[in-house]
Amino acid sequence: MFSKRGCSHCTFQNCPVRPYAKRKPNTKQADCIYDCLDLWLVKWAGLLGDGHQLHGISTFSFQTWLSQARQSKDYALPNSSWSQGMMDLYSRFLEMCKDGTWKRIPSYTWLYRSTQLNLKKSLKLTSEKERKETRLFPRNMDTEGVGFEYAMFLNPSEKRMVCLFQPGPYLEGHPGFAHGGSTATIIDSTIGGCAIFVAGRVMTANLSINYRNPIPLGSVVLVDSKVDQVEGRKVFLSCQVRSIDGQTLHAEATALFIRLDSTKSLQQQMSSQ
Ligand SMILES: CCCCCCCCCCCC(=O)SCCNC(=O)CCNC(=O)[C@H](O)C(C)(C)COP(=O)(O)OP(=O)(O)OC[C@H]1O[C@@H](n2cnc3c(N)ncnc32)[C@H](O)[C@@H]1OP(=O)(O)O
Repeated sequence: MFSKRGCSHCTFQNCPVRPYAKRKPNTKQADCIYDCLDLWLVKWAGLLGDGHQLHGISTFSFQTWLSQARQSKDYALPNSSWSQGMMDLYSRFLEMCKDGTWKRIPSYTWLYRSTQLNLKKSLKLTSEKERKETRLFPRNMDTEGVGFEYAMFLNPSEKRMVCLFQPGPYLEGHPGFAHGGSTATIIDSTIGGCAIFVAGRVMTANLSINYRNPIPLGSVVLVDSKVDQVEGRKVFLSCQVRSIDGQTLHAEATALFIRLDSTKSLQQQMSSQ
């Protein structure tokens, strides 16, 4: 479908945008692909409808390719929008991954890809076609830095999930501060991720948040969640959102998740692998 020579800058074998590729110094391969795609989209995709041909590449095929590329991109890797504070915290947790205590959780536009749970047999999953048209809510913006920039780390033995969160300008509520709904989203996602890894497929039944101090846009906060108790299908969790230095408590929350099926938890799966 696309040139097999690939992009000379990012070396991606099927990159359709080689002529427009401009690699920033030290840019990782995945970032370079998306820089290329942005350029390409701005230049052409907005001008052409489905089925038009461009240098022999139909935009329909391109959109399919783009959709697949987005689904396979790990959005929880550092990008140029991450502040030094975010990078430092990320490096600190990566360091703690070395002895296996913590695990970095990749992040895709489809939830169950991030969990790497083998749920296909037990779940009535959406079809590939439907999935191309849906996206995990906190991963709904492609432009780096404008929305939810986050990376999660799991500590299986402590049943704890932390999320490094840097809210961008499109999450504004009161001027200069993150909207409370975006804070609720990142809390729900972190707590939810924790519950999924411990208990399998769950849904939020209750989420109670106390907002203590507003979160400045562009700042970095640590969302720290843990499972407190599991009673049958009920998973009780709690969470705190703090500044990196730990001095400011931005929010605290408690939540109840209900397990939807008897799927083995990822923790069990991981230990049996
Ligand atoms: C890693 C990747 C990173 C990325 C991670 C990203 C993670 C994304 C996470 C997103 C999570 C969401 O947004 S989820 C979307 C928001 N949530 C929803 O839409 C859920 C809507 N609600 C429901 O579908 C349902 O009510 C359920 C599934 C929650 C429960 O229904 P059910 O399965 O029929 O269970 P049901 O019999 O009603 O209840 C079971 C038991 O729980 C109790 N129970 C049920 N609801 C409640 C409640 N709100 N408060 C107290 N208790 C409750 C019942 O009394 C009962 O207790 P007893 O009698 O047994 O004692």
